[in-house]
Amino acid sequence: MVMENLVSSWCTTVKSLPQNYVFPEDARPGNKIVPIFKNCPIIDLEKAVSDRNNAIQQILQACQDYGLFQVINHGVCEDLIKDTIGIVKEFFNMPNEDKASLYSLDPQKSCRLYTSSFDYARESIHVWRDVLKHPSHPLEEWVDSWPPKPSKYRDVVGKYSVEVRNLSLRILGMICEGLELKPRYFGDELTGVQTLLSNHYPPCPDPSLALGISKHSDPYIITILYQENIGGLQVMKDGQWFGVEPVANAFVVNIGLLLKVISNGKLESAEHRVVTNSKESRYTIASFINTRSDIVIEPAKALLEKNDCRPLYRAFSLKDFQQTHKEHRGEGEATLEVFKIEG
Ligand SMILES: O=C(O)CCC(=O)C(=O)O
Ligand SMILES: [Fe+2]
Repeated sequence: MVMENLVSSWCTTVKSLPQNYVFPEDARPGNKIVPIFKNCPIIDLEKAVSDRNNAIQQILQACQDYGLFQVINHGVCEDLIKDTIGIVKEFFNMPNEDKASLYSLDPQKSCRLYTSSFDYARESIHVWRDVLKHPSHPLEEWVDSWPPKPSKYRDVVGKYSVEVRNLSLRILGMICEGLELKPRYFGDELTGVQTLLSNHYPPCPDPSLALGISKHSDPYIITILYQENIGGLQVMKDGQWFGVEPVANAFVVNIGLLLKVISNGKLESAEHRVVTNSKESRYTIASFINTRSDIVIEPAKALLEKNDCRPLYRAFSLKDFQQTHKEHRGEGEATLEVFKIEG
């Protein structure tokens, strides 16, 4: 049965890393010690209530310097986060027969359980993770396609998706103000699609040779990631990898490639990857905010006018972007290069 491809189905039966999980030398983590990302901005959103301008400046600076930051006191209920990560763990740990109906190799299937990256059949090296992915907005439209088990999945994950959506829109509202765009610039066209992606990285026999996810930038607007208390996420800065330390009850916020384009390159999109560990399973929940599929993406005109600058990227459709991104195997900068205007 193909479901046996799931890393969690067979990883406890192997002592060494299978050859098709071994990354080439220039892409594997190796035994190098990766320093902690000590400068990772941690933004207290409670303080944004009394001093909004200061918080906006912090967010904007973090987006310009790194394309990644963490938020604390963000208003998403702690118990809800705990319940959600708990239910995600429960899901991945259910017997295979309870998950079989969701398993699919078809990237077009809206709610699916799969392993490695989106196209297992065509990739030469697999990454060490299992994934559950489904749309999560508008909730009523999608909730019936979500896993029926564990029995509380739809209820808990539904509440979580709504709260995380509100948080994303709040952060985007602050970015919007910081960029001096019109209020609610990030309206339904730019934020109408939301996807929830839960990752399970089982203990790996050789973390120096494998990756949980290879180097990429998220090809969306913004990502809100919960990584609980086990590290593994690394971010690239000035050609070096840094570990993004888990902070209790924090979310990691990533600027996506599309927001980099809309901001005409003012905001960075962080390149990141995930390394594995040999001791314990790591579970994370990523919420991606994406544009509607029918729109044209381009540097915000108001931003160009205000700053009297020329656009760095030409306008493109989401479909074109996704195709190009696939052709460049998820390499963010290479993808954006295609849409750059020579100048
Ligand atoms: O699991 C993580 O720490 C990061 C996940 C991620 O980068 C992604 O799903 O795009
Ligand atoms: Fe990512």
